[in-house]
Amino acid sequence: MDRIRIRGGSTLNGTIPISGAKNAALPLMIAALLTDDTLTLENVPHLADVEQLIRILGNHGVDYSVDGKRLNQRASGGRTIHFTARAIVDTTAPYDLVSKMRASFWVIGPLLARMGVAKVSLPGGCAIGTRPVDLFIEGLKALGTEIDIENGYIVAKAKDGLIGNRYVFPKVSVGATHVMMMAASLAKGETVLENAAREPEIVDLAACLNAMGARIEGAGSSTVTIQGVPALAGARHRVLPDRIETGTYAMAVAMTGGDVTLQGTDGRLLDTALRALTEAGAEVSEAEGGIRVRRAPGRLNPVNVETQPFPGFPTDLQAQFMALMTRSSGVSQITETIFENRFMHVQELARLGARISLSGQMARVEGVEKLAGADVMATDLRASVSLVIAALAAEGETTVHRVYHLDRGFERLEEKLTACGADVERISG
Ligand SMILES: CC(=O)N[C@H]1[C@@H](OP(=O)(O)OP(=O)(O)OC[C@H]2O[C@@H](n3ccc(=O)[nH]c3=O)[C@H](O)[C@@H]2O)O[C@H](CO)[C@@H](O)[C@@H]1O
Ligand SMILES: C=C(OP(=O)(O)O)C(=O)O
Repeated sequence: MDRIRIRGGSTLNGTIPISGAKNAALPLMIAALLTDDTLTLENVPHLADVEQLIRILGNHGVDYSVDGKRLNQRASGGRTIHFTARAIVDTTAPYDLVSKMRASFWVIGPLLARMGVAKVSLPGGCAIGTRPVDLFIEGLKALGTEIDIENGYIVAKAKDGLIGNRYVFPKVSVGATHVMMMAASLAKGETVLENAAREPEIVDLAACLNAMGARIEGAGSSTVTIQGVPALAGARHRVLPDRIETGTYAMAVAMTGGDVTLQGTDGRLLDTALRALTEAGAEVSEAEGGIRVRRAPGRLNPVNVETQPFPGFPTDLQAQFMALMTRSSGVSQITETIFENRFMHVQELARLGARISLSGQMARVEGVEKLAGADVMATDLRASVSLVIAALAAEGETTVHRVYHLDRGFERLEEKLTACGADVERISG
């Protein structure tokens, strides 16, 4: 199993290219199931989750090519991939594929919309909470689907096709909003989704679906209206920049001090997080084609944050911000409101010398003078990168174990950090 070894103490200086967003690429790839034509996606990141989804889509009959080549080569970021689902050969998404990644469950929407039937294993994904699928079930039922749960599978049938309806999400869900938009695009009549998620990845999916011939309005607001169409066509779409990767590297610079330009991203995708960073003492400014983050060495200001659906502070940056606050000059409070078990990084940060106490969904982080290197274990995707951020500022050497979590969502992390002066190396095996 690969590990990452980090010798802390260097500042970060230079340029980091930001990849296409994992959380946009995954639903966009799934949208390829909605048409027998080719969907071409540009700026697709090279990540374990993307490769896994390619396998899952292949099981349903989706063929792909990467700029004319197959995928089994070490490709760098920004790939263009063509996906074609000429025919759906299997409407079952089996346990062994779906259990590895939460987003793969989302194939339920397109399979049902195109084929009138889908059998999808209950999903897996990061162990950050119970992560039920009740909103998907209720939402798809509202579109006329019959749903049974059999032996760990959701069996969904809409024999006469999906029928548009009004559905009010009782809770904001990114995944359920993606699925309902995809399903409703091929339903008969109008669907109105209320209390929809407003994340930039929702807007990106809606733009791609519209380019394929869908009629979606309001994506990015809490009311999304979809006029169903009989069929969708192919399209070409560029995956939006990864706002979580952007925020992660911005926090790494704030942690170590230095001056880094994050290239190919857009600060408007993560306003709230960048505001928190500025409050903490980093200087964030627009740069040609990206953003620039600077910080003079020294302690950070303590800042309280609470995770919220977009446009609030993203839960996917909570662990990284906590790592940053371990070096503040006071006490900060970090409240997690989205997932009930997303504090697995706390005990690992403690191995590096962090002082954090938990009370329910709130972490109290008392900044310390110094962190010291240690062996630590990645427990989930964003938790693992929070350990990297802490290790960059720790004295001595840190080894992060189980970095397969990291590979799900960070493309060429060692390379990007090393290019800016960090001492980071991957140890294979
Ligand atoms: C691949 C991807 O894009 N993953 C992101 C997506 O996950 P994901 O789409 O799984 O997250 P959701 O927005 O659905 O989850 C938000 C909350 O709603 C709950 N819920 C969700 C569905 C449901 O049927 N019932 C229910 O109770 C969840 O348990 C959670 O407490 O949004 C999360 C919240 O921004 C991010 O942390 C993930 O990185
Ligand atoms: C939690 C995440 O991913 P997933 O929803 O795929 O588990 C994430 O991207 O931080």
